[in-house]
Amino acid sequence: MSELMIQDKEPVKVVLLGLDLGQFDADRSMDELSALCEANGMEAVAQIVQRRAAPEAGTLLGEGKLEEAKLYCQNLGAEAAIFDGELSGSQIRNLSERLDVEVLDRTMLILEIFRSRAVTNEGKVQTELAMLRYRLPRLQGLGESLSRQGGGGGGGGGARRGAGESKLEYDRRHIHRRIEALEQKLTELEKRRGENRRARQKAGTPVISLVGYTNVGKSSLLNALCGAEVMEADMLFATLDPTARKLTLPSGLNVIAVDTVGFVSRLPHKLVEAFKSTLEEAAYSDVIVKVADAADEEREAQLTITDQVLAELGCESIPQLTVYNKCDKAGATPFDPAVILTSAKTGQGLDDLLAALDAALSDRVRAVKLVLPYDKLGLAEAMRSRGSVSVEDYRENGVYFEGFVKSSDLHIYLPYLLEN
Ligand SMILES: Nc1nc2c(ncn2[C@@H]2O[C@H](COP(=O)(O)OP(=O)(O)OP(=O)(O)O)[C@@H](O)[C@H]2O)c(=O)[nH]1
Ligand SMILES: [Mg+2]
Repeated sequence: MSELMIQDKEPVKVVLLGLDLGQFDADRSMDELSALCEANGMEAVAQIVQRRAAPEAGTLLGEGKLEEAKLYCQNLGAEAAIFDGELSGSQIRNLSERLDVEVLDRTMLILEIFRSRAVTNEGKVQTELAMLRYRLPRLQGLGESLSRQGGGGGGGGGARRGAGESKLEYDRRHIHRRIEALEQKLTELEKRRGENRRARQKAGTPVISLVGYTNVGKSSLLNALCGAEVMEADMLFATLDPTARKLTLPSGLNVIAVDTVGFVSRLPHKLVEAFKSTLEEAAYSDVIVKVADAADEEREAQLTITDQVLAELGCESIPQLTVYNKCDKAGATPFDPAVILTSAKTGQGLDDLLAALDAALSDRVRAVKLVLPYDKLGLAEAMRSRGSVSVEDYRENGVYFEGFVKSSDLHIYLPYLLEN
């Protein structure tokens, strides 16, 4: 990976390059690119956006803009230029030749953030894999781009190269082998995670998952709801691995709340693919909470992206709630009354969200009051593990329980129910 992306140093100065073909909001995209740089320990010292009807062959940007960009790089001491989009190997080479600095693209930044933030084994393997797969077809351009940095980077370990094998061939072979090893490891890890999930399903505890665009406050909400710590940071992609936490709803029902990795606009499709497994948790949950930033004018557009990804994961039939978080920041904009307004910061609306979760789960679980005869106390254990118990009272004819059971388990308890 690039030497430029080392986190705990002075921020590396970079110049941002954009091409506005009128297909999306280029200004917003550049702001996001700038935030991506910051999250990568880089500082964007200049932005150059060219509006054109069509990209320039080979370099995307026209001659004049490239000249301008080169001057910026030289005068501001930038070590790299970052293009707001995907570049091919030859485009990387052409641009780095013209600008005389290392050239990276938006996807590489996102991948690097993913890689450096991944916590679990699976997250680490997935992110490295996605990065290698992205780099492989661009190796030549990247190699030449890196060598612009005064021969740094590279890191192929020339000594182990076979006779007559070029550095490029060596790197390719090495990456292919690494990819194979990682794929194998990932398969094993996925199998294990599937087993964990099945164990959780068997335990019967309902699962809710928080999904949405990056930085909308999913982790903060989870912290506010569960009162413990999940990493939260004003940085894109603070969460890269689903984090499961226990949450007790006002009804007394225990659920598992799962935090997921945030989406980003124009996330290349194959990236969504690569990180699906972290989002797959959503596909196995009983309720999905879609979180958006109340203060962000793009919130509806972001929710549309969220819906698309959820649809791709086959989540349409799962009950969903929509939450506008950060309502402490928002102006009095009109909104759909079905939307729940929350603030993880002030605590506003958290009760509404909890109540809505209870309501959404009410058809999956049933509140029960029952008396189990002393010879049926084994069922109490099942009730504790598969549902939840809020009141337990030892009486003459058995033990009185109040709590919840899964609707699908209700038949087991029917003979002992006191009321419905
Ligand atoms: N004003 C305000 N800020 C909030 C609120 N909730 C979260 N934030 C801030 O928003 C930033 C992002 O919060 P996170 O909880 O990390 O966001 P996330 O959705 O988990 O982001 P990813 O993990 O990147 O997907 C942090 O700086 C939070 O302090 C809120 O209700 N009000
Ligand atoms: Mg998070």
